[in-house]
Amino acid sequence: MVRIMPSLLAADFANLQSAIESVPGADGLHVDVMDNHFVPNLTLGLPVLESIRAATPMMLDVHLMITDPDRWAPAFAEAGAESVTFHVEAAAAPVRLARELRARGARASMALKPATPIEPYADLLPELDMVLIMTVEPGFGGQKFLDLCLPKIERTRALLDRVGGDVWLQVDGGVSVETVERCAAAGVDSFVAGSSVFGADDPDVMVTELRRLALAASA
Ligand SMILES: O=C(CO)[C@H](O)[C@H](O)COP(=O)(O)O
Ligand SMILES: [Fe+2]
Repeated sequence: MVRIMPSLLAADFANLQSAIESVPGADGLHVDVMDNHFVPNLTLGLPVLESIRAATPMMLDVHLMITDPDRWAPAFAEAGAESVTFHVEAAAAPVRLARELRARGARASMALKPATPIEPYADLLPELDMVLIMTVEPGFGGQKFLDLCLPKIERTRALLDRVGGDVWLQVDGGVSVETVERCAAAGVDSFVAGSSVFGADDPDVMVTELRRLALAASA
């Protein structure tokens, strides 16, 4: 199973509706929330997420790059996001937070920056529905994929296989036709792609192409 989730960060924020409609074949829409504290960039918050929710039945995959996810993440679940990702570097109580997200009907997901190891968080995995391994430093779209993240992706895949269940493994940052196969071969099943999708002549064709390459390369 492979999921392709275009990141609206690379879309025209004045034309989100048409961006959403340009990727009908996607498995979900990735929404990047940045607070200019956890990362040096500012994007959108709850009101915009609520408008996106009202505009589409597609799965909403919210990626919170904010300093206080313990306080804010549950509200994104209540606003109708099917998946809410918090950064473990920012969460004060990740187990409690994951349980609060699940209690609100959302998938609970934990993100790691490129230099954050997975091993200290291995015991948290049964509390989660997805692990997001950042393959760029969070904050901006259009950055170059960091190959140094691949060993961590492989180690995370091995840990998830040991835990069992249906915990998704996602990558975000620099995912394109150049890099998607390496990620799939390392065990990734969920791919965020911003500039490669919305920078393509036909975003939906790119979604199909990324899925084809990932499926072919999946272990
Ligand atoms: O979380 C993010 C940045 O922090 C974005 O989701 C990510 O960068 C997607 O953009 P691109 O595919 O262009 O790298
Ligand atoms: Fe993201």
